[in-house]
Amino acid sequence: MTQAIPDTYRALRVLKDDQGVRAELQTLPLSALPDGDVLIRVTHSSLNYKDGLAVSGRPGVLRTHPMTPGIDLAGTVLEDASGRWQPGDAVILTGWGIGERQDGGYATHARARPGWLVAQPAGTDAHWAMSVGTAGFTAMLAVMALEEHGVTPGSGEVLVTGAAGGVGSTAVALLARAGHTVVASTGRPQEEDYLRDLGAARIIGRDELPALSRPLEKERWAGVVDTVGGATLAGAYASTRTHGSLAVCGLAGGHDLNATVFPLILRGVNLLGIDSVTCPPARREAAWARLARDLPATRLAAVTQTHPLSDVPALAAEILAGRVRGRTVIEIG
Ligand SMILES: C=CC(=O)SCCNC(=O)CCNC(=O)[C@H](O)C(C)(C)COP(=O)(O)OP(=O)(O)OC[C@H]1O[C@@H](n2cnc3c(N)ncnc32)[C@H](O)[C@@H]1OP(=O)(O)O
Repeated sequence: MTQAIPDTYRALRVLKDDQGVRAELQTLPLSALPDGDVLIRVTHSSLNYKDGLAVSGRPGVLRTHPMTPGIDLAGTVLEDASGRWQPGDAVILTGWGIGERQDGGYATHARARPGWLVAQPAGTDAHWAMSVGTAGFTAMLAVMALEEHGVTPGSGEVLVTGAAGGVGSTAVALLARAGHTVVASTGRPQEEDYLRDLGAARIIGRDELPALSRPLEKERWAGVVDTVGGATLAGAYASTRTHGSLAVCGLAGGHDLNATVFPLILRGVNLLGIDSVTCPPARREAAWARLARDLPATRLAAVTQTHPLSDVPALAAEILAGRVRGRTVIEIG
């Protein structure tokens, strides 16, 4: 059934003035939405670490103010001036700068370019899409990159850093589902049972990973999904086995990479960059199809909590404090 197009919409806006940065719920005219041929009725978004930074007013994510944060969304098309999408189509949008450069998912309505959207895979719904969200999509791209570079089940242990977080949890589940032996590194040892339930074979504390001391460390990992960066990545890179691969997708622990070329030229190690924001459309569709196959809603239920939009400011502080486990779906009223 075609839904009516309203005159106004509700959004969580991050404002900046001489009193500082703050987030508040506002009602705005629909004309306040940014340009974009497709108008979407947003039903779900999610909470990622970057959203935590944006909503809390930390620098580096929002490029301008005021802005609606939310780096991903799922919902239904209301109209598309380009004709590519039909009213009623269920769509997913992650990346492309939403919630950073352009208004994002923490609103009842959004506008986007037709080419940014992915159709919701058959048999899934918007809640599932956002329980995967940017974090799960990024994890899927990382796992695909490892596989394309020769990391196969049986090749050896695959390390996931930041394993209890959103990207890490989904990476553990996807790798275990594909038959890999997963070693989960976490700063939250109390999450051992949770990580084992996701399929981790072994859990190690964040401080058990050797920081880089020599250009080449003992060979340990057939593959690595790294969300931490910094010294953790440098140590994992120096400990990756000959012809092993690292998929690098985050900087939770720092953006430096203090390393040498030796793992590249003496062990043929592949250092692979993952950027889910600008991922091309065909690869997006392939990743979402695989997510629908390998991470059904039943599998994600244990990883996911659901909250209303009004909870986002409090949740933002929680995710920055490292107290949010797995994935958080935001229901847009
Ligand atoms: C959500 C994914 C994206 O945003 S991808 C978009 C494009 N990529 C980027 O923008 C790169 C920058 N983004 C990031 O770095 C992300 O924030 C992320 C990929 C690192 C993680 O996002 P996520 O939503 O999964 O964050 P969580 O808060 O759920 O989990 C973070 C994980 O890292 C641990 N951690 C935090 N600080 C440190 C530290 N100083 N050293 C080591 N580890 C750290 C944190 O505790 C979580 O893991 P845990 O198992 O609890 O240790």
